[in-house]
Amino acid sequence: MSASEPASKRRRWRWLAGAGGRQRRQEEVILMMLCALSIPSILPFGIYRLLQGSWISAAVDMALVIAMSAVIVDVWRTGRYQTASLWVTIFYSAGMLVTVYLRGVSLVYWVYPTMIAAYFVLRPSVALTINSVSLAVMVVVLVAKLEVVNLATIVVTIALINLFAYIFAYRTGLQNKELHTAVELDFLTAVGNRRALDRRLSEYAQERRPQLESSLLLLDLDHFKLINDQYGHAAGDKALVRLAELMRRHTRSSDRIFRYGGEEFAIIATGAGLNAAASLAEGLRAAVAAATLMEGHPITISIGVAYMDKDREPADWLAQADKMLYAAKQAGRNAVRVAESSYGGA
Ligand SMILES: Nc1nc2c(ncn2[C@@H]2O[C@H](COP(=O)(O)OP(=O)(O)OP(=O)(O)O)[C@@H](O)[C@H]2O)c(=O)[nH]1
Repeated sequence: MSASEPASKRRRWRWLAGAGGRQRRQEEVILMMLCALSIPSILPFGIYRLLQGSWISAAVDMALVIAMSAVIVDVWRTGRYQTASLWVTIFYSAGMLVTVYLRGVSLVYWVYPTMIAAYFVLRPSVALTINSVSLAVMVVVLVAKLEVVNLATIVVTIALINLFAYIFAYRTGLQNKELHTAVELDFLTAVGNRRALDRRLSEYAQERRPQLESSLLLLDLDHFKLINDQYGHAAGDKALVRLAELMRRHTRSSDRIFRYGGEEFAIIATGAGLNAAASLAEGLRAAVAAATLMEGHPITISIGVAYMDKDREPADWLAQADKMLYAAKQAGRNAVRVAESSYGGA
């Protein structure tokens, strides 16, 4: 749920949030919903089998109900859904095969929803693998009980259901990926946008790998308004695109570039302490000053640099880098300022 949603709507869904108000992932909610829906679907049959005295079938049904309840509680509390998704699918498939083995072909209808459900909670290739193994086991279970033509009908329909579900899940996954990339891309310069920067910063804040220190650079074009006023907005756009290209050339592939605002960019210098980030910033400043981002008009940039200290919040890193950027502007522009110590500019 985004921060821009109305407060009343956020309040209504607050009960669904994870520990500490954490927003739940879609996969978590789908897994819990699947388990929750399966309980009322299986429980009446379990009770019926109990009343009939079919103890083994009743035990299988009840074991599924208890396992699904346990998964809901665990995922609700911990938010860990990946291993749970795999176990739910394996457990369900095993339960379905035992049921078909015990009660015969009339129970084969359970195979279809069970196999489809796997594609909701697992990667398509994993779901297809588990379902293929289940189908092979089921053929072994049924081969002596059915005429070949009936068995073939079951196998072909199950195979088709899997094929269609696989194609659908794979295509949806690709579309999601494309959407995700588009949503986080700045359409003018093709670097990450502000949303991508926010996500990367909060991911970094949560990573616990102290050997991977990083720094944040905030860059702003100097007197850009003059360029727009004098040469027009289209020429200003071209200068922004050229600046983004220059930044790509002067950074490592592990560094991340973002457009933070109109004529302001951010770079996450991965693996760079403050000294390395200061050198990078100075190199960039000098490269921009020497480059021709616009014919007939020299363009310069100012840069503020901050260390991404894990004891502080992403908002602090941004505020510190912004403060340094302001200091660089105050120092006359075409300059670099680094948090805690002044760094030479022009
Ligand atoms: N061409 C173009 N201009 C933009 C874009 N986004 C913001 N701007 C312009 O960038 C200019 C920013 O102006 P200011 O904030 O006054 O900053 P400045 O003129 O660069 O001055 P200093 O930052 O103080 O050096 C404004 O004229 C905006 O219209 C964009 O996508 N394309």
